[in-house]
Amino acid sequence: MTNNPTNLEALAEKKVSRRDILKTAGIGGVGVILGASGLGSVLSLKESKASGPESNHEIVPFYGEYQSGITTKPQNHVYFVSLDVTTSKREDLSKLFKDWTKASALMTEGKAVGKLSSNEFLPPDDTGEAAGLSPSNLTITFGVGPSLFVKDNQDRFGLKHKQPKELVDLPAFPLDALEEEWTGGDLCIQACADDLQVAFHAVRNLIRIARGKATLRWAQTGFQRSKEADPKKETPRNLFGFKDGTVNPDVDSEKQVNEHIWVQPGDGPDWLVNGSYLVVRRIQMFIEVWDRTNLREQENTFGRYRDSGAPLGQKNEFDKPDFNQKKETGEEVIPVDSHVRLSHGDGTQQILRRAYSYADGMDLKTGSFDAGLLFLCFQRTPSKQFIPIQNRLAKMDKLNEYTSHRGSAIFACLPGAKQGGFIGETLFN
Ligand SMILES: C=CC1=C(C)c2cc3[nH]c(cc4nc(cc5[nH]c(cc1n2)c(C)c5CCC(=O)O)C(CCC(=O)O)=C4C)c(C)c3C=C
Ligand SMILES: [Fe+2]
Repeated sequence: MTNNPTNLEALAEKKVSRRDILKTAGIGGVGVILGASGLGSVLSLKESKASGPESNHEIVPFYGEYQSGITTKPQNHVYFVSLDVTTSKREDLSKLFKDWTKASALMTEGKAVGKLSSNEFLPPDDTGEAAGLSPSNLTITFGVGPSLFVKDNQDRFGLKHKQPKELVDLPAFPLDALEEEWTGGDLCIQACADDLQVAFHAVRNLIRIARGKATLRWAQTGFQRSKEADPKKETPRNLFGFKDGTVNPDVDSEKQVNEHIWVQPGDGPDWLVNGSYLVVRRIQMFIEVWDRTNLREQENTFGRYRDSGAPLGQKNEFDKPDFNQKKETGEEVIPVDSHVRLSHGDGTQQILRRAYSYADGMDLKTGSFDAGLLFLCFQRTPSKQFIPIQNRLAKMDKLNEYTSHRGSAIFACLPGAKQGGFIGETLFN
């Protein structure tokens, strides 16, 4: 097989592992091949789809029409940060995004952000803890929050006229127990990887690059069972022991991603076309209370069986729920206050859920675990997707007895960048 354009595009369309590249080119040294064959630029043309990583060592292309980390198949770990911008200069902001873009492209290829050890009289460019580690499917996704546009009635960067109508603080929902320390932010970075050290390294270096321009506001790590621990690659289970992530838009369907995930021309300002809105909720789960709850009650809470993940009344995980099915007593088989019935609604509002569990030691106020779900979801129009769904859930979801929403934020995730361009180009230029 030679490196003709068709083969290269086929590779770019698939996920490309280092081993694939080496096999295809028949020579050693990824850097050499990327440079010599032009594969790097082919990779940059298309964002990888969800079709799954075969190994944990692959490269997810950073450049593309869309940012990676949205329709990318979820990796084992997330390191999520929200930032406050401290500079008041717009040029600083666009410079920051240019520097972030270059650094991110390098790190997603498993490379350092600069020379590892060059001048003994200066701190090294790269912090070093990812040296020798594989790219681990690292994705880095950037978003901008409503407060970047207007804060305390100030048009901070002359961007007010570019603020999308959809990019406003979420309404207060019944039962919200939000804490300032987990809420809001001018910018966000979602780094996902199959290795936590790789994800942390990425965020750490980006924060370092932001020195003098932006600072950390809040940070949250998250995990799923690792792919190595689950050879059957089943739907991951959340900390309540239920399969979580069964029903989601099909990210391999162009129709579905355009309908539910990517911002389309005419939806709002042009700069966000091919971007997506991210809603983040830090939801504490009272796992000790749950563990004292009987199985029937647990299953009625979700409206699904714990073991199989099937909707109540059905056999298999991916069977369609029958919301009209009744018991002999006349009661609904899938209870009216169950999580799946309420979140499903009439089925027209769909969001791409990409949630991770978190376990942050203990809640000092109660002595219980501070554990739960870092709920991350992407969508085209929050006012027609997350907000109505969450309104229904907040009113009467049985799950509310076992959870508490402690943090919240909304961001517009920028469109992807071409090689030579930068993330945020459409907004800042
Ligand atoms: C507003 C959106 C949602 C929040 C907040 C939310 C919190 C939350 N969910 C679970 C566990 C499960 N959720 C499941 C399904 C499901 N959840 C939402 C939305 C929110 N969940 C949607 C849109 C759906 C799919 C509905 C459908 O059409 O069927 C499930 C069932 C399995 C699955 O499909 O993934 C579980 C389990 C927790 C634990 C939680 C907060 C801590
Ligand atoms: Fe849910």
